[in-house]
Amino acid sequence: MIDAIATVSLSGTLEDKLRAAASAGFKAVEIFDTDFLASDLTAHQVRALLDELGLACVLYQPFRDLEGMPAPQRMRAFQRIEQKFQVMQILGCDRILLCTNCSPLASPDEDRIVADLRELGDLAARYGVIVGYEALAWARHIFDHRDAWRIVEMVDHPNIGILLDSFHSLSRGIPVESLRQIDPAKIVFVQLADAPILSMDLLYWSRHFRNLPGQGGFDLTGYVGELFRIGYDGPLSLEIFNDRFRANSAKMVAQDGLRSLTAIRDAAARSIGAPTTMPPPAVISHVEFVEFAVDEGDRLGLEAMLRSAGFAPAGSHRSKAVDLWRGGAARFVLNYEQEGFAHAYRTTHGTSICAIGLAVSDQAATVARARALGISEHGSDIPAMPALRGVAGSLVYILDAANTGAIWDEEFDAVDEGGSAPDVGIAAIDHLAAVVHNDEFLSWQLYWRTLFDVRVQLPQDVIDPNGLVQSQAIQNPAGTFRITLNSTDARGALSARFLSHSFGAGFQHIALAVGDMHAAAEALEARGLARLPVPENYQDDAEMRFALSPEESAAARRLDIMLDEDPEGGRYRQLYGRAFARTFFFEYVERAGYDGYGAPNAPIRLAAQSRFRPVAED
Ligand SMILES: O=C(O)c1ccc(O)c(O)c1
Ligand SMILES: [Mg+2]
Repeated sequence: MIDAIATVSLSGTLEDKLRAAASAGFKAVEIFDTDFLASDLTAHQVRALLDELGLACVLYQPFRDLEGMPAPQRMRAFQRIEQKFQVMQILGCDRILLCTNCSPLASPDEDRIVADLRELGDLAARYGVIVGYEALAWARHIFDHRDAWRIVEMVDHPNIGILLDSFHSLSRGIPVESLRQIDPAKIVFVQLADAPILSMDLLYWSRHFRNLPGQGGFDLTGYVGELFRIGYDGPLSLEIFNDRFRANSAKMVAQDGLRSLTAIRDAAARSIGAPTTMPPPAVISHVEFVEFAVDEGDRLGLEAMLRSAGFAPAGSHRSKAVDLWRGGAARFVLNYEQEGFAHAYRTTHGTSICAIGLAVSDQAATVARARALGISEHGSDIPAMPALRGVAGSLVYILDAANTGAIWDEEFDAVDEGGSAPDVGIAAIDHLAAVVHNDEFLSWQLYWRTLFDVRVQLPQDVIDPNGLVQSQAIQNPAGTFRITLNSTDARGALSARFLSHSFGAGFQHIALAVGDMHAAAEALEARGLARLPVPENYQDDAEMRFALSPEESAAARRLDIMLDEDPEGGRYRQLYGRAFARTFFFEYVERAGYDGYGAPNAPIRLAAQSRFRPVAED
């Protein structure tokens, strides 16, 4: 069982790439031809570095445009590949990738292709090399792994096998069951890449948008499951051409790479009922609480905002400067401590959300899976509530869903200050929206998608008046846990302003579920919540679009309620509060058979929020 990563997946020089792979824990790499050609290290020096780092070079790649070429080009290709074999001998590498021919000069004559590959096999045998023939999705004639396999069978040479790459197979929608036709002993190597589902030229899609298994939309579990089913137990290697990865920290991508391979091996084994080595993806019940690190100077302002938002004090910690506030079923923990984690977080980010508490169905298994995925733990003062590192240094506390009440009873003295303000009817925390750095957008997706049993919705492009924001929703199958991850390149967009204002990524917005939006909005009005105003233009349109009665439309206008509807008639009503100290804000949502997040309304909301942007920032 070898996990490998191609140097093309990582940023930096060849040496940077190899060091990053080794430091993440990889034992094997594919060396990309251009990375070697661009390096000023000799083959002997690269070999010495590989040995020093404990890395094996398990594939040299790619070699292009060899088979079916006219005479002069054919001869040059054979001479050139022989020189590669000599380099590979020094590198200690015995496998090379040959891409199916993309040249306009390539002949479609399969007899010639087969003859060339046989001759190549003889040459490779002299150097002890095995050639893996990889069907590129955009190749001239052989662009389907089924055709590459047919050719390899015809070639029937011990030094010529097939090389599979999930991108080329899945981007063309080739059924994974076709892998069953392949003799696993003839699979030289397997490269894995996921990708977002895009309608795009195959070459451009492949060279710029590939990502790690668990970051895109392909069924990698099905693909690797089929390989395991036919008995393939050779290397799984990440070959990720991605514009962001080229600019990112090589160390982060390599670490995420290892995590993604661990998770995909686990998922694939599970999918075919084979034994696994770690607990299954953790089942989340709900968000039990959100913790705010609060600066003492913000106390009065925050408390006033929380009261207007439907919350009231409900508990006082027995030994710490920590308060519990409740709004219906939603719990907020306000941490004023002058030491410890929340204090450190506040020192960097100011008053902000520093942690969330997740209720899961199997706490011990969740922590064990996190460990297996290399997710670091953070010491927790409360043994019943272990903590994992989350987005940008925030924490994710893991609670036992069957026993969450015990924490509140043991740690807090109850306070009953419900008061006489009308109840907003908050039924749950519906979702949390995090803003993350562009560089880390895929990394945080991987974190949530590998540790937990969650699904993703199609990524959304959200229009902020000052730029485009990419948003990815992640939710559990029951819809009782939902987060969105948001990132942008646009410096003036709200999420970018959040990043610079609060010195880093974090949760920016909490959506609270209510059963009846009109009743909730009336209660919030009575409590004096500062709402985000919704333009009349929007309401004029909504009245027609959703066939609102005059009463409904009047209420939506008066109470700043927005609406969305899905094709099945599911309805979403939403209302936004103004931000606290430009850092976080609340949303109230009513879902009636609706599974989305009101994406069509996001530009209206972002435009309204940008009208409150301080003049100094313009
Ligand atoms: O984009 C390419 O040319 C290319 C090269 C080598 C590969 O293994 C591959 O999958 C694509
Ligand atoms: Mg490939």
